[in-house]
Amino acid sequence: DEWREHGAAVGTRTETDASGKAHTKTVKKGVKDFSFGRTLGDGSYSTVLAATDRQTMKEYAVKVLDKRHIIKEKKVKYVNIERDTLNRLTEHPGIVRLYYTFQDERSLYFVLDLASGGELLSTLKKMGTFDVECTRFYGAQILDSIAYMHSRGVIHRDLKPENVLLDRDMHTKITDFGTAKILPDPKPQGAGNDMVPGNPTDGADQDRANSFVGTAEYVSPELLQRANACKASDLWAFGCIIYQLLAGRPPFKAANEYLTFQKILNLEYTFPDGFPPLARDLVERLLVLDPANRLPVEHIRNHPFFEGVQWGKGLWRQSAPKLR
Ligand SMILES: O=C(O)C[C@H](Cc1nc2cc(Cl)cc(Cl)c2[nH]1)c1ccc(Cl)cc1
Repeated sequence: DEWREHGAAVGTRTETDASGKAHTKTVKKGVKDFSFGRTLGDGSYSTVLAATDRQTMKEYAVKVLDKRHIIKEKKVKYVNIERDTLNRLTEHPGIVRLYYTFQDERSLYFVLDLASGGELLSTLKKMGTFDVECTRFYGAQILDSIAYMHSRGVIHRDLKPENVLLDRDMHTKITDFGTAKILPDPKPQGAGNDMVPGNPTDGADQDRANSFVGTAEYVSPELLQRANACKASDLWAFGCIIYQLLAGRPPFKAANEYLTFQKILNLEYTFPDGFPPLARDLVERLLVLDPANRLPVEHIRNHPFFEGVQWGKGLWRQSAPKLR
């Protein structure tokens, strides 16, 4: 009988004392409840290990962060943002699910979905490029997850093929919410491009919102011009991802970050010969400098490139197309 409370699922255990009286204790999962296996990945602030829950034998990915390092590098805020964001995004198949968080004297632990298919980027590198059918399927799943995130007032701010994982059925799971932005309530309606209002009190937060930019190749022009992230910033990155799946490389890539930023601000990119025309039209409506003029989610869903896609539950039940 487990229940979820603030993202930390707690269990209860009943013990009987010497006189045979039963005592029910509420226990939080801890390191001892898991047997750790191979390292799945190493980040600058975390290591992700495969782990099995000793009681249920279920497999998870456990992200372990060193407390001292987190504090020294002033990343405490990011860790708590990641936990709070993941606790908000619990009802969607396209988002990595957070089951438990706990800590011991040295580390912090996120117990997450195990996405055994690895990163979408690795699969793309193996294939070179995706065909239209695969791009449509993976693009639709990523868009569906972005729509859900935005409906829950979360902007990811660092969407890229490395942050799209694949599960055992080759379905997508978006991860890495440490740099996400949670929009202030009231719960935002629909897929508007509301800019993130910065009020004077959250100066530090405001500053953080400005100081953070995502990964060079996917960062939107507004973020480079020190505006705030907005939902449309994720749709810019989505446009870059669609382009990259079909072309095998991102639209804006130069010898260094500064030159990449210049290309973005000058909208300096071209389509390779043979780039599918419907996909080209969609990308051209997303890679727009003014975030207010970018295609919003609902219009992307209805774009001809996604003609025939079954949105909603069907999208997540169907089997992934064969990568060829
Ligand atoms: O148990 C919870 O959910 C709340 C704690 C909050 C929390 N305790 C912390 C201690 C340190 Cl040293 C650093 C951070 Cl970022 C800390 N965040 C926590 C524990 C683990 C993780 Cl991964 C996130 C937050």
